Amino acid sequence: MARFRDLESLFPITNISTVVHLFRNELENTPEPDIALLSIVAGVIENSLTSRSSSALQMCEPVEQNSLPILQLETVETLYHKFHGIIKSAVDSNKSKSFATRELVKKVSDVIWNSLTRSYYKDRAHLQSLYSYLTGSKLDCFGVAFAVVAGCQSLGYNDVHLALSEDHAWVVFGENGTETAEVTWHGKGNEDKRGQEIGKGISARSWLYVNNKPVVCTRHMEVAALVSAINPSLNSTHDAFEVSLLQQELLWLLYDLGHLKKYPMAIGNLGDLEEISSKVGRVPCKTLFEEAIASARTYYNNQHVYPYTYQGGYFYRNKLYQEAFESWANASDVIRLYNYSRDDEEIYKEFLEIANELIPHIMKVESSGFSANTILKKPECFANLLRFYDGICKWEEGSATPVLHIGWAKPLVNTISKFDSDVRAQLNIVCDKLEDKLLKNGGECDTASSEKIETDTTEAKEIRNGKPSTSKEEIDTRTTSNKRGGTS
Ligand SMILES: CC1(C)CN=C(N2CCN(c3ncnc4sc(CCF)cc34)CC2)S1
Repeated sequence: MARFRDLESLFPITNISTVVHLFRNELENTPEPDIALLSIVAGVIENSLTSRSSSALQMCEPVEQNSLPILQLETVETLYHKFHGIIKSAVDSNKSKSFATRELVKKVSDVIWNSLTRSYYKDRAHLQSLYSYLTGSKLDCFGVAFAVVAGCQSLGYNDVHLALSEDHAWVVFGENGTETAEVTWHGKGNEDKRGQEIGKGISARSWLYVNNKPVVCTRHMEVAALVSAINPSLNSTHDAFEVSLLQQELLWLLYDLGHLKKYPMAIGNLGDLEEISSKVGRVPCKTLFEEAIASARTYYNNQHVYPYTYQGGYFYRNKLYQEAFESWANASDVIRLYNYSRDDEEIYKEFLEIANELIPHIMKVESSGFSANTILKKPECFANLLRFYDGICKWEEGSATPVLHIGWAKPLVNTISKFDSDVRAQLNIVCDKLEDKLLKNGGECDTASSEKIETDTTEAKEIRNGKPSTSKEEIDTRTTSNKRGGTS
């Protein structure tokens, strides 16, 4: 294949900068990047550096002086032709239509699906790339969706693209790119919905489908997705340094080419890598977390939670607890708009960890008496704590599945009691029922409840704890800057 002839000059690959060069060449000098090729290259390198198995090492003989084991062109070529062969043989070759059909997409999904190992631990690391599929017949949930898109590209259907929520992946296709189809499974013990359209039922209101605001990838953003999915972990405590360095370099390449603009999670991933080991001359990780939030607010109507939990995690790790409370309250302002469903376990675990592990840890540290500028005396922090919990309560309201249980209450009571009573007394809680109701029901509101809410709101009952406070500290839990998920 001609493609490989012009790649010959780059091989054998022995260092990270040559891999970056190969990716740059695919991203800038081809009609469209070949995502199967790039997934195989990234997969071979990742697996040779993170697995102890000799087979992966046979793929590339390690040499002392280089940071990467040698990667031969024929290794990549063999795997590439194997993938092409699997797809081609299973789908009748004559590509009659210029756009994919649901049947075609389902057929490619079936080919991948039916060629996977019968049963394996689906959440294992390093199951996301075509290398894993071609050498181990194993893929994780994301990997199946990615392989379907790569399969369609290899058949010449350039309208099939990857659509990503914060915890699921599917495809869009057709003349206007507006057809959608499930192509992989989600979660444990759920019947897969492959072939079906996305989120028509109540699942449409679940966080899993981000209120129909998924990241719809271009070919270049699919490269960003495969790079984001690179997993440097060697084991539960260590990362393979060269793999995370390669991932960081490739994410900066994609960032500079503008392919992360509409991909908040990829910007967040880059922020995490920069926090660990920052590159000279690059924006600080704090800025990247802010850019991820700005991207979600600009392109996805602020319906994504993770940009705020990326930022909150950063503040927490760096002991910036007041800022962390603000980020987590902003994350909660997003989740309040959804109905909790059984498919939302991942984000449930995220909020549970913040409420029952991270915040209690902050309380312990702050009430140990050694913090000079303790947040326990800051009404803003107390207000953001309440906004955080209020969002979770709102999330539960109107959902078929409950969110909160007694396990949440103990840490909450414990946390609230740590704030000084005079701090708590300074809070001015303004009820904002109508907006919530409208936002949650996509703008509709049945007349009865809107009348009811109308009266409540017009009376604008201001609940002041105890005496009306006139202190300058009096703050409104809905300060204009962070109404509905703004950042401070
Ligand atoms: C703040 C956090 C807990 C840190 N890492 C997080 N993630 C790690 C990276 N993640 C991702 N990063 C890039 N792209 C994607 S697409 C997708 C849904 C399955 F296809 C997940 C995901 C998921 C979220 S969120």
